[in-house]
Amino acid sequence: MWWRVTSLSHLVASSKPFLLNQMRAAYGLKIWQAFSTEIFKPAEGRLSNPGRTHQFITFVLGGPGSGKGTQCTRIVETFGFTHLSAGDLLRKEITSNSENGAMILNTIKEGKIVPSEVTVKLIGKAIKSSENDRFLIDGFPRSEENRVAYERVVGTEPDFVLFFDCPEEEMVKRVLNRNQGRVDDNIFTVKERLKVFTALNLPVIKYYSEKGKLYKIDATGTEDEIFERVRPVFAALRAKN
Ligand SMILES: Nc1ncnc2c1ncn2[C@@H]1O[C@H](COP(=O)(O)OP(=O)(O)O)[C@@H](O)[C@H]1O
Ligand SMILES: O=c1ccn([C@@H]2O[C@H](COP(=O)(O)OP(=O)(O)O)[C@@H](O)[C@H]2O)c(=O)[nH]1
Ligand SMILES: [Mg+2]
Repeated sequence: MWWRVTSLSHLVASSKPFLLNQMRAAYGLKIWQAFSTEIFKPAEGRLSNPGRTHQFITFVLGGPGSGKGTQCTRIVETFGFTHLSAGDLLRKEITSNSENGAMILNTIKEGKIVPSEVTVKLIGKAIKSSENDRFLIDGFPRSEENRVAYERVVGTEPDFVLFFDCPEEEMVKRVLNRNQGRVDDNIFTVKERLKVFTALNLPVIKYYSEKGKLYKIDATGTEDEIFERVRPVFAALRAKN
């Protein structure tokens, strides 16, 4: 499959030859330095609050139940990012009786994707109202249309993209055991969500892989084991900035 990383480096899924060459030269611990030199440059953003020159944006992607939210919590605790879950922002809209609440609820129940303008607006508002300049945007963009809409509004690409790669069987098991009272945590919706993930979200992951921005994490094992795969990525970032 296109997102499988090369045997050279199990760390980065990238098709950028210069990046791979750098990693070849720097194989071992120095991979992190080479990698961070290329991609850990904070982007200028139109959403910046006055006085701020840039924000560091990480998209966190993966199928339903792959552990995005769980690992984001760990990253926040250790590295001081602000966690913006697109799903949580949408669920808040439902409970706050906003004009889009009913539409969002139906879309989530069906396992489909909420129109980009709604989600991008919520994410933009959350970024603007935060004092932080480092964000994990969890569960977005879910489609190429989402991605393009975000870039149009925000004016930048993310600095890098984490992808939690998890077998479908494991994702289904986790979702069905999630026990948070979510309307979409049932076998019918999760099956639909997996189809939507393959059809619409994998192309986004492929896009960032081809841009050399994708960082693939094996999302099997315990939460601790997975976080030990995530930790070096952010440790390298902290060392750099
Ligand atoms: N490594 C893991 N092993 C087993 N269960 C996990 C693991 N990581 C997360 N979970 C559990 O799986 C469910 C889905 O995790 P979550 O972080 O909500 O995933 P996502 O946000 O990708 O849907 C939650 O109940 C969570 O506690
Ligand atoms: O950018 C987004 C994020 C979420 N959703 C909707 O919200 C649901 C739940 O998303 P969430 O990220 O909370 O689910 P998770 O992957 O964490 O299980 C998705 O299936 C979609 O219906 C959406 O439409 N756009
Ligand atoms: Mg989640």
